Amino acid sequence: MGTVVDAPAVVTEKEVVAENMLGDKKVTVVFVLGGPGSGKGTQCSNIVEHFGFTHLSAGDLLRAEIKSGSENGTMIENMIKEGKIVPSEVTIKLLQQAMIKNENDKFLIDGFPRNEENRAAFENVTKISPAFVLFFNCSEEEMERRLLGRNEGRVDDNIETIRKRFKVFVESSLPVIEYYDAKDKVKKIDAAKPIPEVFEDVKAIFAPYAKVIV
Ligand SMILES: Nc1ncnc2c1ncn2[C@@H]1O[C@H](COP(=O)(O)OP(=O)(O)O)[C@@H](O)[C@H]1O
Ligand SMILES: Nc1ccn([C@@H]2O[C@H](COP(=O)(O)OP(=O)(O)O)[C@@H](O)[C@H]2O)c(=O)n1
Ligand SMILES: [Mg+2]
Repeated sequence: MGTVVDAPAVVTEKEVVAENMLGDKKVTVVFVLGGPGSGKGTQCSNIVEHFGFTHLSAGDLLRAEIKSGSENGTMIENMIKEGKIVPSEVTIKLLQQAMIKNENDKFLIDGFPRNEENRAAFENVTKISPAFVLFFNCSEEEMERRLLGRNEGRVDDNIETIRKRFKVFVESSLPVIEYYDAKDKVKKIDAAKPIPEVFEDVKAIFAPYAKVIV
């Protein structure tokens, strides 16, 4: 009888996926969450200007995908009209492509993850965890007023779809915020205040990421 020798534990390079690596760059990701109309897009523009992040809005990427005539276009359009959340493989692919294409290593991911499926799939596929989660807290009454006045010609900014989006936010998106809160990763902002005042609070959070001016 021959001797049984344990096979050496071989770990191939493929099996080692380092955290927060995107190809050969290490990325910083901040998730920007909050109800529809809480001011995510508005504040992201300010953060880009002052702190050198790249803004990736999941909703904007999905709307661009519809416009591009992609095979998923009709499905995405129907989901958006109904205020439903598009399957994560579609959204994650768009986010990943956008991050790879961009030379920056600091990203604001706005409006994602919007449900547990989004969150778990992003973690599994990309191995990226957020540095923190910025949460814009605002009453439905105020968000409704803002959405009805947004005037961007969006198919989902009508009262019927807005009500559906609020329901999805409470049922599916708030649990994601609670998940990160339990990990002490949520930075909650009072988003009901005027835009400049909200940005003062945002600035305090992003101060460690200030661009170094030489
Ligand atoms: N703090 C604020 N006070 C009043 N109106 C705001 C505020 N922040 C954003 N808005 C307006 O509300 C609407 C929704 O803002 P937006 O940034 O698109 O929100 P979100 O991306 O969270 O849906 C826009 O018309 C925007 O100009
Ligand atoms: N992670 C995401 C983000 C948006 N969406 C869809 O896109 C719609 C608009 O998202 P958005 O982030 O642009 O909306 P706002 O919160 O900015 O008003 C959502 O209501 C969903 O139908 C999605 O399916 N999955
Ligand atoms: Mg938005």
